[in-house]
This record gives sequence, structure tokens and C-alpha cells, in this order.
Amino acid sequence: MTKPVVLLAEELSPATIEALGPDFEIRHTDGADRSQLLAAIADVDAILVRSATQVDAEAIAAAKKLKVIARAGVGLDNVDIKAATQAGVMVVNAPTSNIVSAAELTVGHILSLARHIPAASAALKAGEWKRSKYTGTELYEKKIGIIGLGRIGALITARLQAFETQILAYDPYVTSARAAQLGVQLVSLDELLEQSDFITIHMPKTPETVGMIGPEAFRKMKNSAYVINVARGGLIDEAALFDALQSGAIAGAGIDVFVKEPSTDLPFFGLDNVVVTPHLGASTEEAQEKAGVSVAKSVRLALAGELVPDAVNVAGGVIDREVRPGIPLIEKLGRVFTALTHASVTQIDVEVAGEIAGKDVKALELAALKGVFTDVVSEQVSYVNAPVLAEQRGINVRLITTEEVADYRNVLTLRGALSDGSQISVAGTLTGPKQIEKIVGVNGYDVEIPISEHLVVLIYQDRPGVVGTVGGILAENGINIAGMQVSRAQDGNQVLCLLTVDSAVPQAVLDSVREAIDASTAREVDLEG
Ligand SMILES: NC(=O)C1=CN([C@@H]2O[C@H](COP(=O)(O)OP(=O)(O)OC[C@H]3O[C@@H](n4cnc5c(N)ncnc54)[C@H](O)[C@@H]3O)[C@@H](O)[C@H]2O)C=CC1
Ligand SMILES: O=C(O)CCC(=O)C(=O)O
Repeated sequence: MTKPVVLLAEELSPATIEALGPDFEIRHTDGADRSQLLAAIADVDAILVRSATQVDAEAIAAAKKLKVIARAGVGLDNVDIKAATQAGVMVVNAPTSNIVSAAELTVGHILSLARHIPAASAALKAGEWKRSKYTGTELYEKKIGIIGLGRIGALITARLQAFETQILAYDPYVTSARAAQLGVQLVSLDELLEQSDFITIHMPKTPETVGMIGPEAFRKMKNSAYVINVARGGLIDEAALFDALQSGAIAGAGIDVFVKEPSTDLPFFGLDNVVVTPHLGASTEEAQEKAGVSVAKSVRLALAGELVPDAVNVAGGVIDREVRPGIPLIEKLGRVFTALTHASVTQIDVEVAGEIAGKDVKALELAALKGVFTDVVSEQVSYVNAPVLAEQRGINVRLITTEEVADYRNVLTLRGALSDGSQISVAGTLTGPKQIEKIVGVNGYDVEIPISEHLVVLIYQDRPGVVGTVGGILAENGINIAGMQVSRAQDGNQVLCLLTVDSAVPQAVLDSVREAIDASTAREVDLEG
């Protein structure tokens, strides 16, 4: 059997390959080389990148088998998440892998600027013993302004509080309670710019944040202020930074990230009051190992068809141990549901009844939709694009939970309204210590039959001899019946007969059954593959 292919598009820690294990074919490419990337991505199942590879809409369209894009780090500005979601491709990152490293580098930049360490070192190595030129400033009792008080901002706060600094922060999405918990004073952007001695930026790159630190912001800063960017190139307008440094509008800057990377000859590189590093925030042994292992685990889960806690374009999150067995069951129920439909679906209710209803069962909704669309569209259906497919078709989806259930510990039901006004439903459960997957209801008829790869659903007028007729036709065509349940409707003499058979039932055979017993419904549900 061919192994799924994982493409490593950048240099990643050796621990990444170890954590992937032997179940994959590993290929390498240089993701920064566009033509290499587009050729290499064409037939891979997963791609692992850092920040130098642009996994944009063009690359995603070229990747016909791609199921997961894994970013071994935090920032996802090099991945087109919208295009990935449309294509059913899961995007994962390693959100906490490198935050300590990035926070420590930021503190390094702050100290380098405060004490002119790189410049003094370069001068001494060049034979100059200059002490007064490199007189610095203490951090003690200084005001540090943090723009973006997320994971890294919070780590920097804790580290700089040890220097007995005062931390100000601007982050419109952080509550004052969170700021108080961190011992930070939340202020407006203007207040932060005007009061801070060191201003450090820790936001994502978004249309809202690009160029946020431009000419106007530099005008508001103290002449003695230092600015640090270990977040993303472009948050600071590079031309405005050059002017501010050259004109003495600010005292200096520490920059790890650039609009264009790699960049080796930007105008401000020539200035004495700038410390630059080549995007080293995450470049530690520890961060790379954590990022590599984290995304390798996510890739393993994603390629096994499971939901991934670190997926950024799936609403599933961490799945409770008791909810997990329901995922393959409800996906199968989704496929049975589709086989039962005879008109377009306008509404789907995913009902979770029983003990698990109190848990986070969002993953069951995703799995149900994945099942519903698996046999409907030619494109790959995943937890990622299943909700998109429902939305595109105008299907209203509801997740309904109730702890009340009559005969079983838990029952999962898909109930649908069709455009012709009719309703369909299929219910299932897991029974016994082996957690056998069973169908326990179809269109309101009670049954209890283990799910198998081939199911036949028949609805007909109750009368003697029908079961024998069905069995006879199937036998004539070499189809063995593994199980059968007949259920009579409570309000009439319609009967539902659910059969599990050992092989697929060709349409012609199903048509003969339908004719012979005058069935109003005769459907085969093929769960193979
Ligand atoms: N230089 C490097 O090697 C590394 C850089 N990074 C970058 O650092 C940045 C921060 O990462 P995390 O702290 O993990 O992200 P995070 O998502 O935990 O925090 C970002 C914070 O920015 C805030 N924010 C968003 N828009 C804002 C706005 N308009 N004004 C003010 N605040 C705003 C959010 O509310 C959030 O609290 C990201 O851009 C990430 O890509 C992360 C790791 C390494
Ligand atoms: O992988 C890298 O070195 C880039 C790290 C980074 O910028 C991030 O994780 O956002």
C-alpha cells in the first residue's frame, strides 16, 4: 500500500520526522522557490512549512491531494486559510511552540538597545575601547508599552516585571480583568505611544494592523523611546522607521522581522541605533523541536481523518473521550441520511441525546455533515469544508442536545427537512462493551441493527410473504443477507425492512425488489470506502 506523502518545505527540527514516524513517505523541497514548490505540492497529502513558504490560493489549487497544511510556528500570514477551507484542507499551527523563544528574543532586543551591546561589541572587536559613547539606560522603573497583549505579550510582561518596570498595554481585544491579572495597565494607543520608554509590538499581521506604526505614531513617541518588532514585518512602516531613526525622532529600534524576507540591505541597516536579527524569534533548539513535534502529531491525526485540536479552520477543538466514538458513527449516519433523501435538503438537525449531551459535541455536527456530503460532491469532503458545503447549498444546520433519552445511553440522530415538504431521519447508537455501531431508527421506524458496509432500506405495505420475496431475489443474485429487521409504523400498515448484506446490491437487483414488493422506498446504502 502506498504511504501518504508529507512534504517538508523548509528546514525543520529532526524531531519532526521522528514524530511523524514510519507511516509516511517524506519528501523535501525548498518552499521559498516558487516553481519547486508548485511542482512538489501537486501530489502530496500534507505540507509542513515555517514562515518562508507562501501557501497561497495558487499553491493550494495546484495541490490536488492536499489534506493538511501545517505551520511549524505561530503566524499564519503565509497561508491562505480561506482558500484552504474552500478546498477542504485543514490548516494547523503550533500556537505555543515558540512563544517563550520569541518573548526571550524580545527581551534580548530591549537589553541590547538599552545597553548598546551589539554596537559596543562591534566597536571593541574593531579595536575601539569606547566607554562613554556606549553609556546606556536602566530598565528599572521605565515604562514598557506592549502593543498586542496575547500569548507573547503576556510572557514579556512577566519577564520584564522582574526588572521592576511599569507595563502599559494597548490591545482592544483584551479585557481589563485580564490586564489586571497580568499586572498591566491598559491604555489607549496614543497614551502608550506618548508615555513609553520601550514600545514592543506583538500583534498578528492583519489588514487592521499593517502599517499601524507609521509616521504619525513615530511623531507621538518620546525622542528617547526605543521600538521593537519581533512580531511581523509590515506592522511598522519601514520607510517611516528609517526617517524616525535618522531624524532622532526616536532613540533606536530592534527589528527581527521585515516586510520582505530575506532582506539584507534595507536603508536602516546602516544606522548605528538599530539592532537587527534575521527573523530569529523562533530559532532555538527548543522552539523548533516543540513546533516540529506539535505539527507532526497534528498531521498524523489529520491524515487519519481525525479532528485536530490545533486546527485553525475547524470548530471541533479538543474532543472529549466519551464523544470520540460517536464521530465515526455519526459520519456513517450522515451517509445513510443522504442515501435516504429523494429531494434537496433544506434543514438538517443533528441531535445528540443522552449522557454525552452535556459535553462539547460540536465535533459530532462536523462529522455528521462530512458524512452527508461524502457521496454528494466530487471534491474531497473534510471536517473543514463540510460546513462550507452546507452553507453554499443554503442548508440550515442546527445542533440540538438533550440529556433525555429513552432506550439507550446515547442516541445520535440526523433529522432532515426536504424541499418537497417531507422529513427523513436516521438514528444510531453504540452498544455494549465493544461499542457496536447500530442503527436504531429510520424515518421514525424503530429498528436495532449493527451497521455494515452494505445496507438496504425498503418501505412497503405490510402483507405476508414480502420478506420471502426479497430474500429470494437477493439469493438469486448471489447476495447474502447478514441481518434483517422489520418494523411496523405505529400509525398504519407501512413497514420498514432494514437489511445488512455481504456485498453491494446492483441497481437492477434493487429495481427488481422494488417492483416485486411494490416498495415506496428501495435504497442501497454503500458505506464501503
Ligand atoms: N519573530 C518570530 O520569530 C515570531 C513571531 N511571532 C509573531 O508574534 C505575534 C504575536 O504572537 P502571539 O502572541 O502568539 O499571538 P496572540 O494571538 O496570542 O496575540 C496577539 C494579540 O494581538 C492582539 N491584537 C490583534 N489586533 C490588534 C490591534 N489592532 N491592536 C492591538 N492589539 C491587537 C490580539 O488581541 C492578541 O491579544 C504574531 O504576529 C506572530 O506571528 C510569533 C512567534 C515567533
Ligand atoms: O518558523 C519561524 O522561524 C518563524 C516563527 C514565526 O515567525 C512564527 O511562528 O510566527
